[in-house]
Amino acid sequence: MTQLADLQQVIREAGVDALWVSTPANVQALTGFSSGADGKVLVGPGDAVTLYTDSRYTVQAQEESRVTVHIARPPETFQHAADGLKGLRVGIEAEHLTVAGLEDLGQHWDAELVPMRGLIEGLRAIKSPEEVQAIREAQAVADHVFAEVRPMIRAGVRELDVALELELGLRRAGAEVGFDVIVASGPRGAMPHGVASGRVIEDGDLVTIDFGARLHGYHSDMTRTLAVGTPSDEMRRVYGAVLEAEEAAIAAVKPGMKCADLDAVARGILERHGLGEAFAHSLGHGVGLNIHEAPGLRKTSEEVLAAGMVITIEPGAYLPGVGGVRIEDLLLVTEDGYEVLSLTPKEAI
Ligand SMILES: CSCC[C@H](N)C(=O)N1CCC[C@H]1C(=O)N[C@@H](C)C(=O)O
Repeated sequence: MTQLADLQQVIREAGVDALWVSTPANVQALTGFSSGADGKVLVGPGDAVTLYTDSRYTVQAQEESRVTVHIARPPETFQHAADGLKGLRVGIEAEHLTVAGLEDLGQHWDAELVPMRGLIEGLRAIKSPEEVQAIREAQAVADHVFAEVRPMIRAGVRELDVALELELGLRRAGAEVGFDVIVASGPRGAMPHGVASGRVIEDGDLVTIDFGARLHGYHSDMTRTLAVGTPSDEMRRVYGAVLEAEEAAIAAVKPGMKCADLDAVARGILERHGLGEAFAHSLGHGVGLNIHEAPGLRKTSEEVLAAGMVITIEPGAYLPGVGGVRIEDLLLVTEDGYEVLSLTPKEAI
């Protein structure tokens, strides 16, 4: 949960008098209100914090919100907020507010609208103990479901049916499906986001499975690549290289480590194996209310790891027309290094 006091300090440092929050995960982080459908927050001026939502969510907002709730629909929402904003500088979330949303605010507010990026996202990157617990529980559900479904992953079974069983398992355990389940077998493994298709798994395939639970609003994320029968020597070599990259990157996780440097650890190993071009995405990302959030573990990142961050380490190698491998773990960055939260074993290939 993002501390409002921290945000108020960040707002002051950013040189604005108030902040209009419209990104659903940021609204939830600040207030506890979990409906992504209609929730906006005005933080400031001063200590005032108001959640705006409409009358479909009156009861839910009363139950969930830690801040004052005002039930209204636009344009009344904007008119209500306008009263305290005359002549002030109000930050808006440049990465989320639409052009139409900006026009609406401009019409109703006699205030200077200041586009800002990543203010709340930066605070959200460090998880509270309660948030870590929610993610830990989400990952434990995913580990359990994976173990239940593992025996059915064999030749003759459709990718879709594997995905369906994973989804059912998550639902039965009281979790939601965190994102579209990726089951990419054989040549489809060359697609990093190869969501499950009707393809029937064949003997000799590698099968990449990437899925996560969402529990109490928080996500888990894990990928395993499994062998069905005996894969080709080439794909076994690729698997070994990706595993080496993953293990080296995990071992390098500690507070103070630059995210770009961590990406370079894995990328360097894959380059030495001739797979630099085949590593078609970033090394990992933060996980929380969103499946992808700060920090970004990529070449161009300027972020630095800190204790309390929950991140993925997920190098991969993708060979079009041949197949692919990805191995992903979910980690908590701790004061003295890391803790791996995803406990599903990696099978020998
Ligand atoms: C659609 S959610 C996918 C979750 C998955 N574990 C994941 O984050 N993946 C799969 C392969 C690449 C990676 C990803 O999407 N990374 C993003 C952050 C990137 O831009 O590299």
